[in-house]
Amino acid sequence: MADSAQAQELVYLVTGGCGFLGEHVVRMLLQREPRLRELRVFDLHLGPWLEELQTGPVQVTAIQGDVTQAHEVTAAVAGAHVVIHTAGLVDVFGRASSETIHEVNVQGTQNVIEACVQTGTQFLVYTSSMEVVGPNIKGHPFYRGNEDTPYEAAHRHPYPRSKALAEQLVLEANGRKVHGGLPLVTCALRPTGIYGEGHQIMRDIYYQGQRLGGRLFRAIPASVEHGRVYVGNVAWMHVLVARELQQQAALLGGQVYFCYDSSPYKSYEDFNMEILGPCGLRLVGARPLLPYWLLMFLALLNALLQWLLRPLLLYAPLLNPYTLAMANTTFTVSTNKAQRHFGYEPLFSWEDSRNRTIRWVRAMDGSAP
Ligand SMILES: NC(=O)C1=CN([C@@H]2O[C@H](COP(=O)(O)OP(=O)(O)OC[C@H]3O[C@@H](n4cnc5c(N)ncnc54)[C@H](O)[C@@H]3O)[C@@H](O)[C@H]2O)C=CC1
Ligand SMILES: CC(C)CCC[C@@H](C)[C@H]1CC[C@H]2[C@@H]3[C@H](O)CC4=CC(=O)CC[C@]4(C)[C@H]3CC[C@]12C
Repeated sequence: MADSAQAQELVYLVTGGCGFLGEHVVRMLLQREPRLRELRVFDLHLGPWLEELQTGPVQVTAIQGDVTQAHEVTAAVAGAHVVIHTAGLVDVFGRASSETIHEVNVQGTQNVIEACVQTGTQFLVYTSSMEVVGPNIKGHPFYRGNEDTPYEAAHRHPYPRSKALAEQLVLEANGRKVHGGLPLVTCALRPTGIYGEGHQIMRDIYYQGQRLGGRLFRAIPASVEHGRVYVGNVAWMHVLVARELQQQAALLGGQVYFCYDSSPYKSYEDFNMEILGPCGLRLVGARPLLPYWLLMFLALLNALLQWLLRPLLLYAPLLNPYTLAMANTTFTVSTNKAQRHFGYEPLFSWEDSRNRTIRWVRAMDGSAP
């Protein structure tokens, strides 16, 4: 909590600060970073909620900008002590082209790194993803692995490819001299599937269940584990690692950390039901109602329709060959690296995380589009 004895001297910049995760990082910094003097929130689309943050002791500066525009990034970074780079194009549904995904996620990250080097900003935290590791194109399971677990990371989809390239850039930049001669200190956090207040996919699935009369139909075997982590804990990990990067540069610099908490290991659908069940939805079927080959056929059909309809409209359903492979391949982490390196403990228990998310879902009841 804010300690009034500590001087407020630091300037932080959060890119993508108006996104799902970014907003939680911004709010967490304001609550839990006592040395903060100014918080810059950089995003392509600024949220109206930023207005209500202007009344506190920390100066909150909203910057509308694009990470693909190097000059905009450099102007935003100049004078910041720490950059938390969460901005990214999260698209596994074929909404954006692979070129655009690459430009935002890879070129955007390169721009952030160069801006740090040019302006003398020494600390950079990058929001990477579990997808940098897997699931890979061969569908190998990653069962409760950690940062050192051997795994063949091979990607074809533009999103994981872009995240992997960007993470590599960030880690390779660790130790580069920034303006003024000091070394750049970088690290990358790899969340698994994030859930919590503001999660768009959870919202979509909830509305879909409401439209289907309060039912969802099981598509994935219950035995396939999918890693999930609460957004508040992911945000807390960002705040903590950014602080400790300044204290323990030699240990943390150039490292990667999976984001974890006490959220249970379950299949993607069973996990969602932990939240959506108490909100009135029911998951029908102890086993998938459709055989896998039929689901894959439907996923391929969706991909074909997307391609055919592209000149007329954007058809981007949740089910496509990539998302099916994601949901149908075990990928879970079990690690304590963040605890060992920078004393991370989840701020929110599973019960708390679940209740907060349930409260958020219940609050949108009746507002289905
Ligand atoms: N949602 C998830 O389950 C996971 C997300 N991540 C990573 O976390 C980060 C945040 O993801 P979410 O909050 O879920 O996504 P989001 O889409 O809610 O937030 C991304 C933010 O970046 C901004 N942005 C996009 N393009 C930009 C550009 N060219 N210039 C400036 N800002 C731009 C968007 O306006 C948005 O506010 C991303 O880097 C993503 O790859 C990693 C693992 C899991
Ligand atoms: C209809 C299908 C049977 C079920 C579809 C579920 C999918 C939409 C989601 C299953 C796994 C999700 C991804 C996973 O949690 C990892 C991710 C990490 C990121 O960095 C970004 C988001 C995501 C790709 C996430 C997206 C939705 C799923 C594919």
